[in-house]
Amino acid sequence: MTEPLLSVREVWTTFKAPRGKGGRRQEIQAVAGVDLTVGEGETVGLVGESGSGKSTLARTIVGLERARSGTVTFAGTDVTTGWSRRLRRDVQMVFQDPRSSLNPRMTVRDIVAEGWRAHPGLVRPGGHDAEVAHLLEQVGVDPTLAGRRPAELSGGQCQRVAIARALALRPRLLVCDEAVSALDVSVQAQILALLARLREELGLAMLFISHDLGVVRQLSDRVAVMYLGKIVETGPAEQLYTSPEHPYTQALLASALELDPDATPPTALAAEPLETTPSRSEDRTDAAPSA
Ligand SMILES: Nc1ncnc2c1ncn2[C@@H]1O[C@H](COP(=O)(O)OP(=O)(O)OP(=O)(O)O)[C@@H](O)[C@H]1O
Repeated sequence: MTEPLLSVREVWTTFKAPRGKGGRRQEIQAVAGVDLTVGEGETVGLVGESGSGKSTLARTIVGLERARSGTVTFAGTDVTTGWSRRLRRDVQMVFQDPRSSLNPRMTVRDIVAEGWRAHPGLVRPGGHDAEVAHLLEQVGVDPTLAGRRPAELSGGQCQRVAIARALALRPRLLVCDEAVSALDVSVQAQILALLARLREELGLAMLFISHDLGVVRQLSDRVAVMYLGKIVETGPAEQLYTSPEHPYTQALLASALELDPDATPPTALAAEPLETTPSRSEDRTDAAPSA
């Protein structure tokens, strides 16, 4: 059997809790002995309610938090205590709030190209602007917007720019942490369709984190359910949604349906309406005023 691209084994990540009444400091076990794999080109969804440890696990994988124990292996290399510059480029993150994850003072062009400063070999000499335009087209942003700043774009456009910035480094794995949660529902569908298309075109693997079960189902080959720092169930997406085994998964699915009784989570992705121009519906529903 081939090695998975990403392999997480028995990983624990803990934080010091604030001092309690007796002045004793307890530990928060945010990630408590997690095993997880993501294969080359595979999309693994990670679901769980707020506080279950999803973000901490993602941050531990990419090295933003230090695991107390366990191992993280990427492409056969142990990266638990640090990533080489070369491997680091292979894993990119897309965060929840597209506005705050982009530098408000930078133009779209500079944001997308930022990573090339550390990896100049990724872009042909003199090919910089053409490559930025290509990346913007790839994520459905009109390249004529390259001179704008984040405040002059809609939330959906900002998230597309954040995805273009990640793609500029030609990653093999994209870690999306609540990447569509801050967006209007119609824009969510567009970004999900974009991610699905990019995955097909580029053979990208994804770790797709969300508290929203419907969203995770749309994109994932496999789904892992996290509860109190542990993965309580993992399985192929359809199987997990139609016959969940763990009581927590069952409760999570039941409460999602209770919140929206008419919603059977969609199984097909909405068509991606726009390829190269900013979306009118984004402009209507999600636009920020021009600065
Ligand atoms: N830097 C930190 N210091 C102390 N505790 C933290 C820190 N980061 C996270 N935690 C705690 O770790 C636990 C897991 O948090 P985490 O953010 O990973 O969960 P989550 O499932 O991603 O939830 P959410 O979607 O709300 O962010 C929570 O109890 C949280 O309060």
